[in-house]
Amino acid sequence: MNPFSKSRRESVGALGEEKLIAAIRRWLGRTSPRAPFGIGDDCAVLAPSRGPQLITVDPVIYPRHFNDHVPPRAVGAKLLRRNLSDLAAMGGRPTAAVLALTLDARVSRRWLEAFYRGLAACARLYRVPIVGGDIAQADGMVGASLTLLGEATGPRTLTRTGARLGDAIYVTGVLGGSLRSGHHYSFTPRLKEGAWLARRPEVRAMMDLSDGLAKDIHALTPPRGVAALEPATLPRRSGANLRAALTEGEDYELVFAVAAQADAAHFERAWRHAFPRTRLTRVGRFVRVGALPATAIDLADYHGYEHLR
Ligand SMILES: Nc1ncnc2c1ncn2[C@@H]1O[C@H](COP(=O)(O)OP(=O)(O)OP(=O)(O)O)[C@@H](O)[C@H]1O
Ligand SMILES: Cc1ncc(C[n+]2csc(CCOP(=O)(O)O)c2C)c(N)n1
Ligand SMILES: [Mg+2]
Repeated sequence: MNPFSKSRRESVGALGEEKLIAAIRRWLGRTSPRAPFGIGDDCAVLAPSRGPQLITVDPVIYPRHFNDHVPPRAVGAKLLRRNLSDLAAMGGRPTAAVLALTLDARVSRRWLEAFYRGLAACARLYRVPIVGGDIAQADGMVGASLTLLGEATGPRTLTRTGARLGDAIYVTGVLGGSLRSGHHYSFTPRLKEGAWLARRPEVRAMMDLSDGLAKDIHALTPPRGVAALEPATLPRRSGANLRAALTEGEDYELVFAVAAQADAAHFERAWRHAFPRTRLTRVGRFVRVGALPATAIDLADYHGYEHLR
């Protein structure tokens, strides 16, 4: 569905900011607590947290992250899922979210209602209260940015730093073909898997894959190291070739390093027991710069997704 309305009556401009906020409260229903704990005051008031908090922000912008082929309900769900994927990458769980809308006055009310109903359904599923937001007008824009707050699920928050030379590289799920298959809006963020991995001492570092493994893996690579990815092992979505799996992005899978000394067979058995339906693949290891095996992928030949280029 196209987010712009042909009829002025059906546009958000005919409603105005105040009535739109009242409508948004209705659309969100129980996912929005009462003020001052939810929508309605200058800030939302949150309960003190038990431990360290996590915070992340990501938008969906037309036509960068969705187009007319993506149902508006799915756009709302994608916005929350993208942020949940970042929380999953550190072994966290969500606690609250705020959402900033940037809209052209010609945006369709029907489109926006479906967007919010999709977001609300996803927020109920993952128990994320939507505690506030903002509306600003910008000609030609249809965008929403969600800030997600969370907390660690256990004693450890996994970061991108900590992998060492020799460590094995694992990915969850399959890669590539996200846009073509609709995975980019229908995926399930790996929250359970991320929480489980953060409790495993042999897992040294982790991140989620949004811009393509070829680009994102650099953030996990230890100093003086390089990722030796074995092309035959890469788990590809059906129809995706090696380049697609490495560069297309929006996989929203987890990539992580397992200590070289760890018992890999034991770790993989424990994974299969915990997540019998989530594919786990060892795709290579970190080696010293200059020691890349002849069979490994030369990452200089592949580029992931980069904004502003
Ligand atoms: N405009 C900005 N201002 C401040 N920090 C930023 C900005 N953009 C990105 N960062 C920070 O840079 C780091 C890397 O950001 P990046 O967006 O690449 O993360 P990512 O998880 O790979 O992306 P995404 O979740 O959007 O796919 C993060 O710590 C992020 O908070
Ligand atoms: C209509 C349309 N065109 C292209 C794409 C592909 N795409 C958009 S953003 C992105 C990288 C991650 O974004 P970010 O870095 O903002 O997290 C990718 C792979 C899409 N989903 N929809
Ligand atoms: Mg991320």
